[in-house]
Amino acid sequence: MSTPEVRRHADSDTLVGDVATALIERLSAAQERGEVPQIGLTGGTIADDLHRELARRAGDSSLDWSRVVFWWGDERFVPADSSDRNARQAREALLDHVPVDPARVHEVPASDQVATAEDAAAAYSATLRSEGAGFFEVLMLGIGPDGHCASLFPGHPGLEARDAIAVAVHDSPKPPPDRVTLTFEAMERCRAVWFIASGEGKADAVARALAEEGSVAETPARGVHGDETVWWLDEAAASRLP
Ligand SMILES: O=C(O)[C@H](O)[C@@H](O)[C@H](O)[C@H](O)COP(=O)(O)O
Repeated sequence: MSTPEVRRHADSDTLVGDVATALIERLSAAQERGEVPQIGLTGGTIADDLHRELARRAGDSSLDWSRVVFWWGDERFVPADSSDRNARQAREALLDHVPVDPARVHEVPASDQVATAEDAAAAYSATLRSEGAGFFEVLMLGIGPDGHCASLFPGHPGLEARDAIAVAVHDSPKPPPDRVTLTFEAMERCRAVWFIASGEGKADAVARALAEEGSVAETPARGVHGDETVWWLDEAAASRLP
C-alpha cells in the first residue's frame, strides 16, 4: 500500500482531460502486455464528464475497447432503465459510443431483475468471483461531501463488511436509499485506485480523506487503498490541502 499521490489541475476540464489521457494510456499498456484490463467505474457528475471525454477520444488511441472488462464500484438498486442507474449513465455517456464487448460489461442486477439489494450484491459478488481477474487494473471512485466513496457512507454497516465482495446498502443519505457497493476488501484488490474530485464542495472531504489523522467511520474514503492510490483533483477540490 503506497502513500496516496495527489495530482492537482487548474480546473475540471483539465482534470477530466488528464484523467482520460492517463486512463487510455494505462488500459492500452495493459493490453500491450497481453492482458484484458478490468476497470471499476463510478457514478456521479465528474465521472459522467470523464465518460463523455473518453467517448470523444475513442478513436484517438490503439485501445481496443472490446478487450476491456467493465464493472461498477457501486450501483443504485432501482429498475435497470432508471436514470438513477450508474450503469445507464455510463452507457449513455460512453459504453454505447465505443465498441465494447457486451459480455465484458458487468452491471449490478437491478431492482426489476432480482428481489432485494442483498440478492443483487450476492449475484454481483458471484460474477466478480467467476469473471473477474482477481483484481482491478483501475478502480475509479468519486467522493461525496461527507467523505463517502462508492456507496460506503459514514457510520454505515457496510464499512465493517468482512469476507464479502459486494454488500447491500439501505438508508443511503444520498438518494436513492437502496444500493449495492463493493467493500473495502474488494476495493483493495486494485493495482490502482483513482479518486476524482472537482469543486469547492469536495475540498473539506478531500482534506479529511488525506489528513494524517482521522477515522474511516467518519470519512470512508480514508479506508480505500490500492497498490497505488491517486487523487485526481482540480484546485477547488484541493483547496483545503496543506
Ligand atoms: O452512486 C453514487 O452516487 C456514486 O458512486 C457516488 O459515490 C459518487 O461517486 C459520489 O457521490 C460523487 O458524486 P458527484 O461527483 O456527483 O459529487
